[in-house]
Formats: sequence, structure tokens, C-alpha cells
Amino acid sequence: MVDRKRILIVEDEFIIGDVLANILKQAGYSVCGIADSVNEALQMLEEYKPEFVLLDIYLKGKLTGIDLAGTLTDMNIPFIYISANSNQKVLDAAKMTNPYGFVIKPFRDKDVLTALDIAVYRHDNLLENGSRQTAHLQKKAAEILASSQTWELKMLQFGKAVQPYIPFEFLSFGLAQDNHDTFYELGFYRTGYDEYQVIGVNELMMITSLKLNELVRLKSNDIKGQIATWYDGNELDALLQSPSLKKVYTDKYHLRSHLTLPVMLPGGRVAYFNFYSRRPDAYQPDHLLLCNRFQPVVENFTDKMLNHEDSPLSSGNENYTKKQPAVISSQPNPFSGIIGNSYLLLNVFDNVTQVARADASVLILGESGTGKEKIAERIHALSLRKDKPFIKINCAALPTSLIDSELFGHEKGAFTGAHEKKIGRFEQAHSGTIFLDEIGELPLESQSKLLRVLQEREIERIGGRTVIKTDVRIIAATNRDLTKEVAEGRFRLDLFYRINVFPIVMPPLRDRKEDIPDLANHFLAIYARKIGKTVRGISPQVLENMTNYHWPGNIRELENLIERNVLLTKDDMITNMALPTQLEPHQHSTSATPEPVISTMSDGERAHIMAALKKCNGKIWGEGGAASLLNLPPTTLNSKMKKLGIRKDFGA
Ligand SMILES: Nc1ncnc2c1ncn2[C@@H]1O[C@H](COP(=O)(O)OP(=O)(O)OP(=O)(O)O)[C@@H](O)[C@H]1O
Repeated sequence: MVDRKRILIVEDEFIIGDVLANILKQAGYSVCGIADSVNEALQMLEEYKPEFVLLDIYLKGKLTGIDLAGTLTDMNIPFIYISANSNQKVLDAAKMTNPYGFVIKPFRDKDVLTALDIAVYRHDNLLENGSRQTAHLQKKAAEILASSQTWELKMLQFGKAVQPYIPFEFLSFGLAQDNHDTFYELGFYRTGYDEYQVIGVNELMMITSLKLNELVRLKSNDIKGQIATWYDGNELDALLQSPSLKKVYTDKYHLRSHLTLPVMLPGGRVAYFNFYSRRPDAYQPDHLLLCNRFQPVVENFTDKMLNHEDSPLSSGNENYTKKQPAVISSQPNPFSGIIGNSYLLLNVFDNVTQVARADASVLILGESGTGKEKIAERIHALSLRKDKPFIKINCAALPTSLIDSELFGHEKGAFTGAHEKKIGRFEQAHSGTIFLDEIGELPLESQSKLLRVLQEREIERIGGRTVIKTDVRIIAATNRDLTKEVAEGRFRLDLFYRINVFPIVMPPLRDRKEDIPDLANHFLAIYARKIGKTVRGISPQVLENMTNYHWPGNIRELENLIERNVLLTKDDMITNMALPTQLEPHQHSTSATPEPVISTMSDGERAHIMAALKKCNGKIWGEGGAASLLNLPPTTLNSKMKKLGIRKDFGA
């Protein structure tokens, strides 16, 4: 049963406010007030400290619910909009404020209570909410300060402790450049999951071919803000019109967004933690909120570090020189075997690290073959449940009639053919993790049952009379756009909210092309060993073609292609590789003489399957389905489609 909250209603129509209050009270919530304007709401927030707010958009007075939303976010009070407004612009503006839900007027009691139930659940389960995050960082900072590492390693450890909350590919720490005697700046450039290049002054001079006095001059051009600020791609471009040290970093490391966190120190000195990312939209208002929360911890840490015995910043004029080796990495890497160090993949690793031990439900989104299952396994392996079962079920590979019995089990004689009692996957996964792959394919009826398991944490075997308690962590994955599925009535909204507690998006391979050569060589080594051939490598031209290809089937497609080519090659080097035809492999190729494209066996197979799917309107199972047309068992067709990167809606 959910903890009943103290709720403030902000609504200018008296009758609606009253109706809402009654609905809430009858459901056991406590209503601490009904405000009809933003000003009155602000007073009531102060007075009653509500735990939740139901918020209308248009209110008495000039200010709207959208204006109030920012204050609620600052106060860490979750809110749901209740509005009749259908103006798209207004709805978009409301959406930008990150509400916990949206109920459209006129509403039924059930709508309000379900939205609230989901919102309360989400808020309570929100990972590492404010105080936990700060407490966590504080604990880390104390551990780092008490450790016997060098000064710069401590700075790096602190940056790494902040990384899950404020991501970066480059972090620089330094004192504001207010005179020309000293230059204190230390950079950390992320090169792998837990690998950083330390950039001290000497490295900086080497990398930039600039002299110290030039760096000093550039740094004095950097904006010296007094409060934490973030810049997205466009803002950063505008900020860096003229030469500065920040511009040197962004040009050198291809950084596209930036967040600066100034730290006020005793004696009026100002230090900066400058975070940079390659994503143009890496920083959001939430990060500023975090900066505010973290401020005392960061100030305390920085102050202690400045007075640290080997601090280069406390000892007068000495410019900072790095003492550590150039690359710092702490082994072992929990993501070994997952190849790639593009910033998009590193971002996924950060998310996994953050969520793994939190026990929250995780939804992994991404196209087919992007590594969703691999990531699910890693979340389990890094969780406190790691020694308990990890049970995987592919919701798409089961005929509808068998899904419930597979998930929840059945008693002997429960239905024709149920000769034996069957323990379902949920029961098997007890105290461990269940991975519901392709959850978007789950029929609506099974979705309701799944929802019940998530809410009540208990299951019933088909034909069974007893309720069985389960303690299972859910990781779900889908290549569908679930919000679209919800909009089109194929996926339950309440289930979507339950599983969408912590979404992780797997980037498609075409968005992380820099990982392609490493992946190709990784699979080459695996298949050469498996097949027993000596294949030394892949020619640069082939690698370039691969990098320019679109990879609709993502890593699975790349893996299959390498396997086939290892099998086919007669040389010890792969110098020629036919890429599938239909997707303009040389679209962006810089190659002067494009390689002739040879259609492969799987091209024919793919075309054949796609034609069958088209004929059957995408239906795979049962009468009139593509499987029977092709004379294949549906499960075989399904796995062939996966292998060839064909989606259920038969696009590729
Ligand atoms: N980063 C990676 N490094 C090495 N191998 C990978 C990586 N990502 C995925 N793979 C391999 O690619 C194949 C496809 O990955 P996986 O099955 O995890 O994808 P998926 O997104 O779950 O696909 P689907 O949606 O079709 O189920 C697997 O063989 C997996 O081991």
C-alpha cells in the first residue's frame, strides 16, 4: 500500500478544487489546502509544506501553474498538472517543466488517483533523490580526503564521484586567473569507462603548442561567473566567439556543451569545476539544482584540498605540474567485453553504474542489436542481486497463448495440455532479476497481469488458488517507441510509468561510428579463434566503408558480417567486404572508387522475409502469418528476423 501524502491543490475553479479534494480525501490522502493563485500557493507551500501538488495551468492573477512549476522543482516537490488546456504551445511549455503526470479535464476519480499513484511511486522510487545524492557525495568526499593518494588523484576521484550526476568528457579544475604570476589549471580527459588522461600545465603547453604566458592570457579571457551556469551547443558557440582557454579545450576535444561550477573560497578566492560534454544537450536545469545541493560539499572539499599538504595551489607561486602518469585507470573494468568508448556508450555505462545497486526498475530502449541484453546482464551483475538468478524472457518469441503460463506458471490440469505443474519465470527469478526483452510485444491482457505483479509483488499460477509472494527486480527492453504504443492503445500507460522509472537509451551504431573499428576487430579475433583461421586484420579501406555504412541491424549485423567474412576469406587480411545493398553503403564514403557491391545470401533471405511480412501485413504467428507462408516455425522466423536486423514492422 502506498504511503498517503499531504497534498496541495492549486486550482482557480472552486468547484473543481472541491471535487478534487473530495476524491483525494476519500482515497485517504490528506489535503492541506486549495490555492487559487500562484501567490496563495506560495504562501501555502511555506505554511503547509505539502509533499505533492495538483496544479492547474491557468489560475487567478497573471502567473500560471507553469510559472509555479519552477519553484516546485527547486523545492523538490513533485507535481501533476490537471488542466483542460489543449493549446499545443502551452502543453509543450508545461511538459518542459518535468511534471510527474498530466490529467486532462474533465477527469474521472480513477484518472486522478491512478495518475497520483503512479506519480507517488515514481517520486519515491526516483533514484538517489536529492538528499541521498548529497549524502553519497559527502561520504565519498570524506573517503577521498582521508585516503593516502596524491593531490591530483584525489581531485580526479572527486570528479569521478560527481560524474554520475553531472556527466563530463572533460573536466577542468582551476583557480580564477586574477593575476599573471600563477596559472593553476588541471584537466581530466575521459578516454574510457574509468580511464582519464591527466592534463597538467606541461601537457597543456605541449598539446596546444602555446607558451605559459599565452595560456595565462587566454585563461584571463574566460568568463568569471559567480553562480553555476550551463551552456548548450548554441550558447557555447556564442560564448566562445573570441579566444579563451575554454575555447582551446572545446576545440581540442570537440566539446559541445559546458557547465561551470564556481566555488567561493575563504579569502575571496574563486575556484572552478568546469564540466564539458561532447553532447550539445548534456546539461539541463536539473544539473544546476544538483550544483546548488552539492555546493557545500564541493566548497568544503575544495577548501581542504587547497590546504592539503601537497597541494600545488597552497604553495605560493609554483605553477602546477602533474605528478601522476599520463593515463589513470583503476582496474578492473566492470564493462570489460562491452566494446567501445564513444561518449554515448560511456554515458550508458555511467547510467548503469548509477542504477545497478539501486534496485529500481530499468527500461532499456534502443534499436534491435544495439546491446540491450548485454547491458541488462551487466546491470544484474553489478547489483546486490548478482548471486541470485537472472532470468531472461523474450516476450516476442512466445505465442500469445503461452505467455502467461511462461511468466507466471500453471498448476497441473489448469488447461488442456497442462500435464505437469510449471514454475513460471517470475517464480524462478525470485530474489533475483527478470529481464523482459521486447516488452513492447506483450499483449494487453498479459500487461495487466504484469502490472499487478509489479504493484502487489505477488503472482498466481494459472489454475492456482494461492498467491505467491515474489521479490523480483524488473529490467525491461524494447525497440519500440513505447510512448507511441501508449498513444495508440497498444501499451498500458500505468505499466509504462511503472517500468519507465529509469530509462537507458542504447545508441544505434551509426551514432557512435568511432566504435566500429574496435568492434570489428573484437569480433574478428573471436571468430578467427572459433573458426580456427589466422586472420590478422581488416584493411583500412574496408574499415572506412564499414564506418560509412548505416547498420540497420546494429552490432548484431556487424557481428554476423564479420563472422561470414572470416569464414569466406582466403587471405590473412580482410581486404574486401560486401555490405548489404539496399541501404546505400557508400552514401557518405570518401572513397574515390566505390567497391562493387555484391549481393549476399542474407540479402536474398532478407528480401524474401520482408516480402512475406509485407504480404501478411506484418503478422508472424498463426493462420495467414508470415511464418506459415514461409513454412517456418514462428520462433525460427523470429530469430532469423533478429539476425538479419528486420524489425517487426518489417522495416530494416
Ligand atoms: N558493445 C558491445 N561489445 C561487444 N559485443 C556487443 C556489444 N553490444 C552488443 N554486442 C553483441 O551484439 C549482439 C547483439 O546484442 P544484444 O543481443 O545485447 O542486442 P539487443 O539490443 O538486445 O537486440 P534485440 O533488441 O534484437 O534483442 C550480441 O551478440 C552481443 O553480444
